[in-house]
Amino acid sequence: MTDTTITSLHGREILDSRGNPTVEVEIWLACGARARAAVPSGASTGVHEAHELRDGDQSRYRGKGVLHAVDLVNTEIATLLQGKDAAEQEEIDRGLIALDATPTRARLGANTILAVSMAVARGAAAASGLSLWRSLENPKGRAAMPVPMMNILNGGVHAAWQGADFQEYMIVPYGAPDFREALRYGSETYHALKALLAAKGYHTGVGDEGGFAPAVRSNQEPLDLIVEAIEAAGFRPGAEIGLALDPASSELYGDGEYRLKTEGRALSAGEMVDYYADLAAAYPLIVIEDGLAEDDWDGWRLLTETLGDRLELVGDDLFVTNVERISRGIREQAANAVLIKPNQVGTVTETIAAVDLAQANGWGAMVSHRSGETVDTFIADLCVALGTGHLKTGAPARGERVEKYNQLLRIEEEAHGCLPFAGREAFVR
Ligand SMILES: O=C(O)[C@@H](CO)OP(=O)(O)O
Ligand SMILES: [Mg+2]
Repeated sequence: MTDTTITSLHGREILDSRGNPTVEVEIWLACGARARAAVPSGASTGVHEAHELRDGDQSRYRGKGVLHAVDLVNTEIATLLQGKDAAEQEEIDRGLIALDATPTRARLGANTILAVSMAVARGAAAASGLSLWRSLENPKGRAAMPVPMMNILNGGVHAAWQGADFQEYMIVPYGAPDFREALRYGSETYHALKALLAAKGYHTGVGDEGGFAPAVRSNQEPLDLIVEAIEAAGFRPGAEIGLALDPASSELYGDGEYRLKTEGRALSAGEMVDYYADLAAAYPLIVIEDGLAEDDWDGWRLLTETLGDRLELVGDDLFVTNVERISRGIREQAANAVLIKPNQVGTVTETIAAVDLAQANGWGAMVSHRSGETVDTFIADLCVALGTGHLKTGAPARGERVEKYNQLLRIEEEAHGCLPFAGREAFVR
């Protein structure tokens, strides 16, 4: 038997893709296995997310930033985990949650806990000689290659509010025969979009997630540009490549209305639903994430009633990967899919529980990166293992985004054609 006892743990501060400090953790096991994990951080964070220990934090934990997180790993958490079995992920995660002892992970920080939890999962995989996705699959038999949701045009806070109010315009190559081809469809469309923007006199600088950030004049214009780019790249909009939106509308919301600065108007929830219905009628839209704000439950119910039979409606800020909020959403039929971000909740075990809950209720589960990323590829293995069918991890450009897609290429190769490609069926309708 391989000895998976944890012998030591080491935390360090590294930089994320925005140049901000973040947490990395390294782990050593008695059998000699060694593993490492690093955590990302969002910019359009939901108010209900678990608490992170970040630099510049304004809360009562102010001043307790990433160096404090690192210190916690190297002292309290190392003491807790030394001698524990890395193969017992749930027990370890329970121990971390108990050590934190706050409802929002405010004392240890969800980022601190997640880096440790992910390092433990990787350590256990390394000890068993299995790839991470196989080790996480823990023979449930649901593994599948995801459809990549590539964010090729950035707006909102990810583009310093210089263009579209909507934060993310994604292409979804669900008509490809496999993941490798899906990635090719996406990257060829990305290059076609760059050429098209340049030809129209737009600048081709990129936002936080690698998508272009042109100073468009409406939130609809990017959809026209992308459809044109898909055709210019030789693909069929709708048949081979669909579209997805993340307006990140909590960022647009205030005093009961949604402010579309680019269009110079403010809409009620009902008017936003009508706007989305018009877009869904005019474009091959398949997914809308965070179409309404994080506490606009009435708006969400109306959105789901109106478009839930045609589109996947994904709650990100609404659910924050939290099983209690997801359960409410299921009860109230407020959406039909959940965005899954491990750092919104803090441990691998809780992340898997959120996916299980969504899947058990026939809901979609869409694993996602954060806008501030590292080259860590944990989420690529996670979405394959859980068979979530789709992964959103930015543009097919910029190292920290591409590395996740490249990891999926490696997984597809390793599986020798044994993993089904999720395709269009992955999208709940
Ligand atoms: O809103 C989102 O879905 C994410 C990731 O794309 O952005 P952030 O990490 O800034 O919250
Ligand atoms: Mg979002």
